[in-house]
Amino acid sequence: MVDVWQTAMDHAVGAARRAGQVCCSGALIRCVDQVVREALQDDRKVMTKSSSVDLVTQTDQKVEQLIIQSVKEKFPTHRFIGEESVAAGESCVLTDAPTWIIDPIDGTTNFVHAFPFVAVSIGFSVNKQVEFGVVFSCLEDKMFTARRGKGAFCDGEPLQVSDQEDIKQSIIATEFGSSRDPEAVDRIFSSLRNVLCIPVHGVRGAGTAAINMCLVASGCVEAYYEIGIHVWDIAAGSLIVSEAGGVLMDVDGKDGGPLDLMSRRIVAANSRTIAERIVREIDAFGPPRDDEPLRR
Ligand SMILES: O=P(O)(O)OC[C@@]1(O)O[C@H](CO)[C@@H](O)[C@@H]1O
Ligand SMILES: [Mg+2]
Ligand SMILES: [Mg+2]
Repeated sequence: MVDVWQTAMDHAVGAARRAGQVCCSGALIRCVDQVVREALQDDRKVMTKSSSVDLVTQTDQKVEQLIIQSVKEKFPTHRFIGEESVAAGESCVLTDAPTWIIDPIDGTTNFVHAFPFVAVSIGFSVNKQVEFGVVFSCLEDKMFTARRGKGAFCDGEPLQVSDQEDIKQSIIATEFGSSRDPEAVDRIFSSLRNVLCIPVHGVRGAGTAAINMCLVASGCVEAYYEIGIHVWDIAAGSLIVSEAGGVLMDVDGKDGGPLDLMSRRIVAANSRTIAERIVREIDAFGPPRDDEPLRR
């Protein structure tokens, strides 16, 4: 059978690597060279989006344009949902058309502070189903890939989630999000307290949803959950987790319900048992959906 999307996936891998080189040369410069750091002051101008802690840089915008232009040249009829294009007013609706879902830098706050976990995330969906996902963790120089039905890989090596079924023997990844509204922070902390006090071995967060999900797929943590993420944070990572043998769900009711890429809520875990336990422990609030027209 003809593998229709393989050319698109090969293009995504190349684009992610090139994009990663653009962000990571910047990030490494920030780590190592104070003089260059000052010289690049303008280029590193940090702007804000939905809140004073939702950061964006010119590199985010430049990298997104770089990826979109290169895809357009090769696949002129395909559509895009890109984080920075949506921030600039483009619509964020997932249709049945072939759609590239792009987070040019997942972990911009890390990038700005030279905290060394930054990823380029490219998901590709057709009929609202993710066909492939590419996450390039550029400072680690690790290329995570998955094709639907064909497994998940890191630099070509197959990935498999952890086989730990006991949440008390587990590490759970999560994040604090970018809202500093005290009520929202209380809800996040109350969920975190419940998870921590199960008790689990530990709670971690890389500062990027895409890398957190690759950590689940690699078996380094048993689960990742977060409320407040966006479709571009999770499109690629969600396929990498499921193709590594993991499960994905929303946070509704007792069993979470099926993952909805636009709902801004996710539990990604090595097993249904651990995922459902997390769903029972967390406060399932619902931020405005990504495809809600009036969310900005
Ligand atoms: O804006 P960015 O950097 O693309 O992404 C936002 C993000 O890094 O923030 C969350 C932390 O709350 C992560 O889970 C998510 O991936
Ligand atoms: Mg992101
Ligand atoms: Mg981003």
